[in-house]
Amino acid sequence: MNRYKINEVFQSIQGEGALTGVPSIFVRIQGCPVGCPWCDTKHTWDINPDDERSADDVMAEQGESSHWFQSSFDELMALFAREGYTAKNVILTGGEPCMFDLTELSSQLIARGYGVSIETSGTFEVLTHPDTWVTVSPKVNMKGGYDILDSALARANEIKHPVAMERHVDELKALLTRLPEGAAPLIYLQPISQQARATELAIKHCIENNWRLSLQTHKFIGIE
Ligand SMILES: C[S@@+](CC[C@H](N)C(=O)[O-])C[C@H]1O[C@@H](n2cnc3c(N)ncnc32)[C@H](O)[C@@H]1O
Ligand SMILES: Nc1nc2[nH]cc(C(=O)O)c2c(=O)[nH]1
Ligand code: SF4
Ligand SMILES: [Mg+2]
Repeated sequence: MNRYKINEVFQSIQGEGALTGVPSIFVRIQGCPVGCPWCDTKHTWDINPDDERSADDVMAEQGESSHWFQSSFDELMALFAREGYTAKNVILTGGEPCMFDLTELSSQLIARGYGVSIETSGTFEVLTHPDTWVTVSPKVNMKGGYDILDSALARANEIKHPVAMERHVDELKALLTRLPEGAAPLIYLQPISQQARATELAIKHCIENNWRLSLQTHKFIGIE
């Protein structure tokens, strides 16, 4: 039986990308080795054994913390029930959720009637149920190398590229030339940390390239 290391579980509204507005239960997996300098979840990077807590302790915490708890699927379902969650979509994020094989977890969620989405950096192979909505937010200094990123991009339903500089747009264009024939993911630019200049840049390149704009809408309205 798989157990998952989880940083936080909460119910909110998907704030980003193609599924913006969809009520969702977020399951934030602990651990990410990628190290994006502007990452807004740096507290999920390390899996420190000293930071393990009970699920109840983690659920009682307010704000960001590097504490995590272990959970089986059944324990996670019991937690959803205890919390009274009503959303029918589950977003597996992190940290980097694809450090782990998510086939079993996603399949079990789908069997319970949930829609499942994954937020991933494309630095690990995406192992998940075929009906999962996969958002790849490519990280170009990837540790996995191009083979892994190419397979993640080929699986992506949407590519959501974080941008703050022209260079980031050039990197995306180079990546898109690598997509296999027939792959047609939705393409989004997401301004890094809501900076005004990054947003202007994203708008300009979305219009020029017929890409879509993804804003972190939850941050504008002050929800999780
Ligand atoms: C926190 S990451 C976790 C999932 C996975 N590690 C990834 O990078 O896709 C979730 C999403 O937030 C984006 N993100 C993280 N920090 C951001 C920031 N400061 N500004 C804009 N987007 C950010 C990532 O690019 C990704 O699309
Ligand atoms: N509301 C909301 N939407 C999100 N979409 C992706 C998120 C993430 O951190 O992966 C996120 C998040 O943290 N909150
Ligand atoms: S890959 Fe995702 S979680 Fe990891 S550092 Fe980058 S944005 Fe943060
Ligand atoms: Mg977030």
